[in-house]
Amino acid sequence: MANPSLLILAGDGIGPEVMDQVKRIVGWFGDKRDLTFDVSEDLVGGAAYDKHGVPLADETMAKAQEVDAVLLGAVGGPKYDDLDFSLKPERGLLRLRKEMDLFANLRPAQCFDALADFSSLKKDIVSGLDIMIVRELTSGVYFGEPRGIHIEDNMRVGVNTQRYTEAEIERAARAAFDLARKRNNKVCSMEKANVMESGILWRDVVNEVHQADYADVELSHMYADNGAMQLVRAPKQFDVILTDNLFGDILSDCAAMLTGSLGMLPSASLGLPMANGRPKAMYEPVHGSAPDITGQGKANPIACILSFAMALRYSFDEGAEADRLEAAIEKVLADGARTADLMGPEGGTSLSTTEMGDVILAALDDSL
Ligand SMILES: NC(=O)C1=CN([C@@H]2O[C@H](COP(=O)(O)OP(=O)(O)OC[C@H]3O[C@@H](n4cnc5c(N)ncnc54)[C@H](O)[C@@H]3O)[C@@H](O)[C@H]2O)C=CC1
Ligand SMILES: CC(C)CC(=O)C(=O)O
Ligand SMILES: [Mg+2]
Repeated sequence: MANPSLLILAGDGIGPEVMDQVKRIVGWFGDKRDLTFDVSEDLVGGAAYDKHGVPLADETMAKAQEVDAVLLGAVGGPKYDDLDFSLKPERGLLRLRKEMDLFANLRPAQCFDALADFSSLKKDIVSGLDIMIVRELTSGVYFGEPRGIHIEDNMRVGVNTQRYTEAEIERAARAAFDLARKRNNKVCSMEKANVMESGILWRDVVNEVHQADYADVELSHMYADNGAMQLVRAPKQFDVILTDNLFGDILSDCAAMLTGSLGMLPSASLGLPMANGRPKAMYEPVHGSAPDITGQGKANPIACILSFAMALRYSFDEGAEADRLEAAIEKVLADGARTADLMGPEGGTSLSTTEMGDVILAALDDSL
């Protein structure tokens, strides 16, 4: 049988720095676990713009549609701030999500024991935290029409449209309920039904799907602003949080700080099953290209490495190998390995991006 295929799109800023460590880990699974991937690489974001004049070339898009999974680093940076909107690096990423129809974005926020002291919240509020945000990823205000900046009465007006169809809400809701059944069986759906019609529809459809097919799952609803507050006040009340594209983007960055750093949060973006039964899939850290630390060897590669662990679990049915990789990360953190973002105010010696890769590979060796 052919090896499973991966397309690596490292992108911009710290994207290539953290992805270098993922490549070493992908290689380790080939060498030591007989789990060999056919890996190809291409450009996305500013890197693609620099070479092709667009943030994602059509040939790259076509490759992404063909592989078993895409691993993406990050896109964007100040160099591209003044580009026309359609050429901005972020448009390349949005095109991948839209054209691969990756509607379910899974963003787990887990607090590793070793980092509980490091969170900006009190230890007892975050220790043992394990929540999953399911963010709708292909619709909502990031994609809705009309959009743009135009002139009205001699004044510039910026327009974006929040738009959801029933079908879009339903499939995201099903993804959340299915995941909840494998976890603690609770879903909290977040919108703003108090002020947005799309929020009223969201709540209605989630209730309908629940009553029809998932009555065994505990369902609650929360306005997203209260949800943000509750995430910081008492995050362990949640199991699965289901929410739209914009609220999910914001709430997941917020959840990142519960785990200690944005450099810790992975994600999986999943679509419909392909002919081989695997879902269309892209795996990427939640963080961006971090221009403030690019080129300094300071980036934490763990979010990107944990995203590959999600690929092992969700695309390749290698749950035990995903567990092995996550356990290796847990072990190095317990042993005190820290990149700069994980250093407390008391300071200490931090590891570089590559050194963090080294200790994770050593822990993987120890796991054999
Ligand atoms: N998925 C993606 O590719 C995303 C891209 N972006 C883009 O990234 C660029 C920078 O955006 P920002 O708002 O600054 O968000 P960011 O996530 O790049 O950085 C926010 C802060 O977190 C820190 N940080 C992020 N990842 C880290 C890591 N792995 N290790 C250590 N520290 C880390 C950064 O140094 C910075 O202080 C923008 O062009 C933005 O559009 C932003 C979010 C997601
Ligand atoms: C297109 C991305 C830059 C938006 C974002 O912040 C994210 O998806 O996390
Ligand atoms: Mg974001």
